[in-house]
Amino acid sequence: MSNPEEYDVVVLGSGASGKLIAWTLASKGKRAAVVERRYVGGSCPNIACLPSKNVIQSAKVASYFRRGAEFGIDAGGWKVDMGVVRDRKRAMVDGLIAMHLEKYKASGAELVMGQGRFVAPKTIEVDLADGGTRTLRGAIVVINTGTRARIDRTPGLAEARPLTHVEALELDVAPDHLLVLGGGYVGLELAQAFRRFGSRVTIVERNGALAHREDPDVSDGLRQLCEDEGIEVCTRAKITRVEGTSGASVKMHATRDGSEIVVEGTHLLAASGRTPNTDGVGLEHAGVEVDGRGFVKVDERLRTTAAGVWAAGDCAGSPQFTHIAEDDFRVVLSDLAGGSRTTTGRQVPYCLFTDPELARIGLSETEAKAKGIAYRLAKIPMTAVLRTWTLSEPRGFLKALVEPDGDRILGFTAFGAEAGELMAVVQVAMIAGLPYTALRDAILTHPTIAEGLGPLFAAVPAGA
Ligand SMILES: Cc1cc2nc3c(=O)[nH]c(=O)nc-3n(C[C@H](O)[C@H](O)[C@H](O)COP(=O)(O)OP(=O)(O)OC[C@H]3O[C@@H](n4cnc5c(N)ncnc54)[C@H](O)[C@@H]3O)c2cc1C
Ligand SMILES: NC(=O)c1ccc[n+]([C@@H]2O[C@H](COP(=O)([O-])OP(=O)(O)OC[C@H]3O[C@@H](n4cnc5c(N)ncnc54)[C@H](O)[C@@H]3O)[C@@H](O)[C@H]2O)c1
Repeated sequence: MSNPEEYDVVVLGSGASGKLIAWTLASKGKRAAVVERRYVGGSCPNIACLPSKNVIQSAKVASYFRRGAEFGIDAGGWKVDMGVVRDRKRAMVDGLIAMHLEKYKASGAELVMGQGRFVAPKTIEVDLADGGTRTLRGAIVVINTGTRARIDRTPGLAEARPLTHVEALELDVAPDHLLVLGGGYVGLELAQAFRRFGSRVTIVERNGALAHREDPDVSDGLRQLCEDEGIEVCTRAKITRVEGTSGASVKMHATRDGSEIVVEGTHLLAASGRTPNTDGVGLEHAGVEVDGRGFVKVDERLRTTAAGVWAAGDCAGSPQFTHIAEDDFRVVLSDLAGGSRTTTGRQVPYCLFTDPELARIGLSETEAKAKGIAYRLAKIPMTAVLRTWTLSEPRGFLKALVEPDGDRILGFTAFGAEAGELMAVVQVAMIAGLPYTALRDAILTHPTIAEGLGPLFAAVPAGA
């Protein structure tokens, strides 16, 4: 090991948490370095959240063209040009990278491009992207290496060279028939997008429902949405083997309710969960332990088993969302400053960017029942929100769980137009500890989607 260069803080992986830690400490005069093998700014701006939402927006435009006649617009002989879809996304990513590089410059944090791995406690050797090696030692080290698409051991799956979100977002031709392995977040968002670009799409999911952790009315609504858009949905499918190669011809063999089935397509997208990027990074040389699934073991302040080493974001087993990885940054920063912020009991809002969106914060009915928590339920169809009539977007519903013997909001789910934006209104009320009656009685602008919170909370049954 060459003589290490000494830093106040070294971050391995430039994801949502790590870059914020480095920028913040560097701008306070600390010597900070971030080691990144490929993606300046991590997954979110390069290959995950933002590029997928960019491509999903193109798909939404395609859906409007398809529905043109309904709105009185004759779109004529329109067609999708996936090359331009991709170029629009690439241009956005380039802009985001430039924005990140500017932040590094402004803060004084150093970005070291290369593959890093621990060679000793708090010491990381980097195989530099442009050749050579460097060894960096941090008084503080933060591991922020993220996750990658899981390719499980199903016979033939790896050999089929499935697309992941990374390659799918780079396609310049829509697949003839895309098979989507997994009916969760990545699967649902990209299935709908590619269907709208003109692909035949089949989702194959092992559970009995799409987005199976959600309440049954949510999963059913998502299934109906898929079916209405012409996406084939095959649930309860236990995949036994895969044959062929994605990009040419692929067959997935599965058993379903005791019968053998075969699903055949031209491309395969692996969207069946994530594997933490904690293998091959020398954690064993640093005293950093991982759990049975490979996530770094951390406490509620994101401290690892090694003194002076924190882990944050997806690789630390935090809920896999960018806003949570960003909150992990606040937890680590607080711990460094002797503060009390922890991950315990924090809010985890999320939004599935199907069209319409599914957004949720707090308890679902399923979770409340499993935990034995009593609640009052209010539920209204999106058609009760008059704005949806102007948009011709009647699909979905709003529901809220309120405590039975008080007025606190326990949970909120929106499946419908602008669900993600609407959820933030309820979230703020929950943060402020407002009674649900404050939203019920608020004067909300007509006709907005948020106006629907009035009828929703008016539908809360009388308390005990
Ligand atoms: C298709 C898709 C869409 C998504 N959409 C959303 C969304 O809309 N909203 C949302 O909140 N979340 C979304 N997510 C989840 C979100 O992207 C992740 O939760 C988030 O990016 C995790 O951030 P992180 O900081 O943990 O890691 P990452 O952002 O993944 O950063 C880790 C970085 O570490 C680098 N790295 C790894 N190992 C090494 C090494 N040995 N040496 C050097 N560098 C290394 C990687 O290259 C990577 O850049 C989506 C995920 C996917 C896959
Ligand atoms: N809008 C967003 O915020 C957003 C978007 C995309 C991803 N993400 C994050 O990324 C994470 C990973 O997304 P994901 O879609 O890869 O995982 P996921 O956990 O959301 O869904 C994976 C699905 O694949 C199924 N599955 C797994 N193995 C299977 C098999 N062998 N056969 C059939 N089905 C199988 C699972 O039952 C599950 O339904 C999400 O959990 C989420 O936290 C967030």
